[in-house]
Amino acid sequence: MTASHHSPSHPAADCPVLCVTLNPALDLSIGLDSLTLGTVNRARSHHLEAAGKGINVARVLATLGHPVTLSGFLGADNQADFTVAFADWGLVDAFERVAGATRINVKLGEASGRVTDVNGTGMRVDEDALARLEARIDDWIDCQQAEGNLPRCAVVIAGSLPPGISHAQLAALVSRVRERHVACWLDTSGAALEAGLAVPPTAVKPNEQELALWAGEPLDSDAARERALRRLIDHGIEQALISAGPEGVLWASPGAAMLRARPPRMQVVSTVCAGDTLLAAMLHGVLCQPDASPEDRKRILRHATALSAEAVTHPGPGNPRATTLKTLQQHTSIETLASADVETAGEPRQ
Ligand SMILES: O=P(O)(O)OC[C@H]1O[C@](O)(CO)[C@@H](O)[C@@H]1O
Repeated sequence: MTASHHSPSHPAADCPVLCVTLNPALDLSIGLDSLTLGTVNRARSHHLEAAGKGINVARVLATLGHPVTLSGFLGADNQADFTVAFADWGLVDAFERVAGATRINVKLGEASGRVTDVNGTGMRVDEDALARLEARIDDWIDCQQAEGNLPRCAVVIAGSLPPGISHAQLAALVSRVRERHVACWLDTSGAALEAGLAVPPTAVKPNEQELALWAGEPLDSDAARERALRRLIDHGIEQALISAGPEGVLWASPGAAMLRARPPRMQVVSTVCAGDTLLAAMLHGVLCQPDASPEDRKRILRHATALSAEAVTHPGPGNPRATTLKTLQQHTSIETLASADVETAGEPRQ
């Protein structure tokens, strides 16, 4: 194998990303021995951090070396909790400010690794704020075009919709990006995902439950999952991912073999940011290696799956600089589904 097989065609520094979080949150992570409903529970630890799907994705991408801009809607009343973190994480803040305080999402994590999420609704966003956000997205794309960064850049739209933003308006944001021939990676759920999928976006990463609604059948077997992925590809999606927790990740793209990655068994501390980490690392791989060979594709998926496994060992998104990442990659197996060709890096075949 030549060295060029390993080196990405574009350094991450040349692949800027705009991460749009329409409904960000402060994540209040509370550690408990175990949670008992209807009684007074005593916390072992607590931690408050700027979060929301697009922000978590942005943190991982920035650590991987991408220039990252954030946008979406941020409450003016508690913005300092976010702006201090953005500066620390090296993220450019292009959030639209709206009246009120950004929601707090509570994550109750038990010693067993089980997490109970209580997510807030979010601030109401009006038409004017949406129009200002659209202008910010247009400006970012204009700037990438002027700097010659197309098509090596992408827009991520991730998370739930705040009150006041409809599914149709989300779909219009996806179209707006696609009309400019910029990649749009969409990560949302329920009716918003269905509306966004109709456009279609460039890439999606639903879990099995989220995609089941669109697929119209439960995705509880490999055959059903593969059918759903093929339908996404036929529908015009270029990167279709299904994340199935410890069962691993499935990845399909037009004209490429469908792959499945299985992470090693992990001691889980918090699964909260595993999906955001997976999306970020996959986007990193695809942006930096647009002409990936079959072997490159396996490496991209292995890295993203291992990083998302790393993410479950602590609260917050995965750390691309973690010293454990190399071993996690060695213990992540990659299977080519079409030809049932199973291969595990670093471990002899049985
Ligand atoms: O926008 P949603 O769907 O409520 O999800 C927000 C939650 O998802 C996460 O980004 C994890 O994926 C949390 O940080 C956040 O609390």
